Amino acid sequence: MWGLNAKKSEFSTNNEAKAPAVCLDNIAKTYPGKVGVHALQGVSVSFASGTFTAIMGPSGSGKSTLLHCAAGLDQPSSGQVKYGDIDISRLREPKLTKVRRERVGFVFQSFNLIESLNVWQNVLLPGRLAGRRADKKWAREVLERVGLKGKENARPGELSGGQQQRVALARALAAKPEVLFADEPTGALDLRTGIEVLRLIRDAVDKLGQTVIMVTHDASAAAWADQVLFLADGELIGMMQSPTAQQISERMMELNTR
Ligand SMILES: Nc1ncnc2c1ncn2[C@@H]1O[C@H](COP(=O)(O)OP(=O)(O)OP(=O)(O)O)[C@@H](O)[C@H]1O
Repeated sequence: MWGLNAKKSEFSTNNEAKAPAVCLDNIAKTYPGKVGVHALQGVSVSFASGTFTAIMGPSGSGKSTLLHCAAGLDQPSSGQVKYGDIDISRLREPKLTKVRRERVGFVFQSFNLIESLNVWQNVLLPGRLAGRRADKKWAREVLERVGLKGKENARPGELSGGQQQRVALARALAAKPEVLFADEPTGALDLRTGIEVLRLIRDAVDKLGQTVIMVTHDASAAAWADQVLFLADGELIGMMQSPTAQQISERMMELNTR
């Protein structure tokens, strides 16, 4: 069953057939300073393997912080982040990097492409770093589907922002990570390319069984997900399963006027 557990802010995207790929248990994140910022508090959620989850919420509600903590790029101040049996919030380098390389892909707003490598080399890099044999056929298909066929030899600096974002997505998907974290992956794209990118993410979930966790401000992008989680003031305050863009927009309007 999908749904909200009894404890406040404790959500599960599990159904009976699917084990969790990522579990956050009572995560809090406080940024130090004169007045400490409580970016996340009491967040418990598990993301079922082979599902697509969108995370939405007003600006400053903690979406990126949640994504960074879940991806092992930032450490929560308290609480656990588990990938299967591994508690990554307790791992130190180089073990943490190893787990990330083997299991996780990222598409962030800053694309982090390597300028000295061309598009093709950038796309194959994560698999190489993880010591996996490249599936070049899949990498070619991914590049074609994000509309970058013919750009394999270009350097990132020769591409537009939207094209660079698509290289970052192709790079993440080509490595077939178990879990893909995406922060606004369609933010810089025109409508048509954005839809193709979402279709590709959907296929990665439905055909390859990947787990995708995506932060977005766009209700129509979120409507491609299996479920949408809503954050406000650092707390998870709701979940919708298979909502329409209209339903998501209405919920966001409520949150923005809280
Ligand atoms: N490195 C940091 N140092 C101090 N405060 C931070 C830091 N990063 C984020 N914050 C604060 O934590 C809170 C949550 O930020 P976060 O970026 O996670 O929100 P968000 O929902 O992703 O916002 P947006 O939609 O605007 O990108 C905000 O109040 C933000 O100012």
